[in-house]
Amino acid sequence: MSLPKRVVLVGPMGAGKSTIGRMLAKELGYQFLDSDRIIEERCGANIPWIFDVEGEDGFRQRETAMLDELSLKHNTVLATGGGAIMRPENHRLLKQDALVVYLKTSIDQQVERTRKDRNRPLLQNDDPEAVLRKLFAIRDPLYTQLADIIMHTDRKSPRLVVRQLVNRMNPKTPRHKRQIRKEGRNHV
Ligand SMILES: Nc1ncnc2c1ncn2[C@@H]1O[C@H](COP(=O)(O)OP(=O)(O)OP(=O)(O)O)[C@@H](O)[C@H]1O
Ligand SMILES: O=C(O)C1=C[C@@H](O)[C@@H](O)[C@H](O)C1
Ligand SMILES: [Mg+2]
Repeated sequence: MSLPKRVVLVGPMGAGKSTIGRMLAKELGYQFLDSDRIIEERCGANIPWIFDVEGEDGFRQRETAMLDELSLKHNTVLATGGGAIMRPENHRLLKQDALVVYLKTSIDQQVERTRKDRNRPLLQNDDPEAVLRKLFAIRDPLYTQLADIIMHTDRKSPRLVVRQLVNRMNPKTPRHKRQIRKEGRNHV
């Protein structure tokens, strides 16, 4: 099986899209793109500031424009924001030429992994767990519907998730042969 032109990671806050995306890109020899970070760079402001000044709707407009631009970039691994699946018009942009991977993660793990981070405006309130639970109820069916692969991440290190993903993309190739392919010798 040949590699997909793009790998697009979807899933809730704390699923590990950014962490795993960076490692997976390295493993595949692809460019890593993180839509949240690129939006921040372009805007010259962080996500909490964008939410404060432009509201969530302003952020979602920027996000759709970013997903449109990034949908054209091949040989990339894209870490999306947790809410990228919320606008129906984004679905085509996420799926274009892509293998879509849903990093499925329990609420407990989402809470644990986002606990100390202040960069997620939707969770800056008294009961982030209740918010994550509510978002999961709405979003889990959308992530599931879009996904080509559903990868569970609980009780797995990021390294193990990456290894399992690479195996799912190319199940018959032993690791040492994948390494040779990565190095450019395709006659294994
Ligand atoms: N499989 C894992 N096991 C343990 N910790 C993890 C795992 N994946 C990610 N983490 C940790 O969880 C935290 C959140 O991960 P990350 O920022 O990659 O999530 P995200 O899906 O990109 O979230 P967001 O949607 O908010 O951008 C990080 O501190 C990361 O190190
Ligand atoms: O789940 C969400 O709606 C969000 C997740 C983050 O990745 C950011 O895109 C932003 O904080 C909103
Ligand atoms: Mg992220």
